[in-house]
Amino acid sequence: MRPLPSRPAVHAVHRRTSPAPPSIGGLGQHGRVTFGRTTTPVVCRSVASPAANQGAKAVERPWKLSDARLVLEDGSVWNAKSFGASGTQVGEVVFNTSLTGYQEILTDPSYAGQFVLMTNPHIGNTGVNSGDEESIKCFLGGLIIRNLSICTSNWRCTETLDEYLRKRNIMGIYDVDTRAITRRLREDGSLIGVLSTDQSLKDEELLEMAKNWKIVGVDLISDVTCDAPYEWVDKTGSGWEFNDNQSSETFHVVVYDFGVKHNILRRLASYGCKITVVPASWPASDVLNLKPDGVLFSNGPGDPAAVPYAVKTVQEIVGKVPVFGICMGHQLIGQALGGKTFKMKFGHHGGNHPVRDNRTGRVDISAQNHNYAVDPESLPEGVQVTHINLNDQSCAGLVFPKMKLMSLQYHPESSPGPHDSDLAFGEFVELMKNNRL
Ligand SMILES: NC(=O)CC[C@H](N)C(=O)O
Repeated sequence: MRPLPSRPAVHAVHRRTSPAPPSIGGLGQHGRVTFGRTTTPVVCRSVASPAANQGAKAVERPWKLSDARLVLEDGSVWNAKSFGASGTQVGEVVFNTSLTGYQEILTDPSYAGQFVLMTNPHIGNTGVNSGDEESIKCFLGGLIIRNLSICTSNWRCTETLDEYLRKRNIMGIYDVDTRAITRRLREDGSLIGVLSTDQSLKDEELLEMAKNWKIVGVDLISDVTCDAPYEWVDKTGSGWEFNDNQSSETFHVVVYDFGVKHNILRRLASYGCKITVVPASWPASDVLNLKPDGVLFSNGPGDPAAVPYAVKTVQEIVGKVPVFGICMGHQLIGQALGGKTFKMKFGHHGGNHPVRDNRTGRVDISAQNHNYAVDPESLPEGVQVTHINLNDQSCAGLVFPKMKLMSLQYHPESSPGPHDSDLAFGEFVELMKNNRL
């Protein structure tokens, strides 16, 4: 790996030691293969065809050559350059359309088992900082980007993205045609892939790994949840707070940690809640014994149908105290009510999804990250679909007044993303307040 120069802590411009690769538009190092079903030249090859870089190693070049491959389960091989950790890693490739917030995305536990491909072609320019972490570590499989910024410049920056990923043992690749991969995922749906910097592994071996790996039906929550209950007190920092309409009353909220993002906890704390976080497998009876004002079921990775223990817990709590489900929490509530969840073609990942609140007609631009959704037709009578994703009309939110229940398929805490839906935390506080009366 490239050694990096030592650098001051902030206001720093970090330069990587290798000169900038001729990245944008530089297709010269890639094979150009025309696939049967499209006439567009794509910058990848199929497993059977030789690597475009073969023989190039003998020539001294002032820029880094492709040293990594992404092999997708459809047999396509994408040459790329590595950053962060090296090795071999398997995961499901999803694309994220957020323009900013790569650090929050990297630390969102809901990406466990997935490679995040950023459609924004320029990543890394603000580096990383200690304040933008959404969990204690990166759980995702790896990061796929078009162009890695050659320098970082931001007053909060403490580290480059390359250093950060390397320390956390997360693989990254750049100089790969992210637009072509995104188009493929949009056409064919999410694909399993293998990232590798290991030249001793043949394309065929990586393809086998991709084909033999499964994410559907796997419990990923148990890998990301906390080990023991804890109290959370941090609010949104005063410099970042944007909403002063918060409750003067205090409500005790128990949060089920299915992979909770810290900004959910910060927003609840800012709304005046006292917060106890419990592990995913914590018994419902112990939670109810705490006599909380409300329970929040958090976001989390993977297939909601693969965690029946969590569905059972939700069933035991719903109807007894006000509840709020976010993303995975929303899907588990859907299942707990007897509804069905299904896997979407390529999911929703980004900070620019329009969502309409059917009760008011208000449209929010929302942050989203999910591959599964609740089938509204499968829900029992009395459950109302409150929110619709306007891109594909899928179910984005529910209420069940009889059960004092509300849930959203997207992320009112954003981080990253627009703050439009922050009001949902206020709605949850109202639900708890009305339950006290
Ligand atoms: N952000 C989340 O909670 C993701 C929910 C679920 N894992 C999905 O992909 O649909």
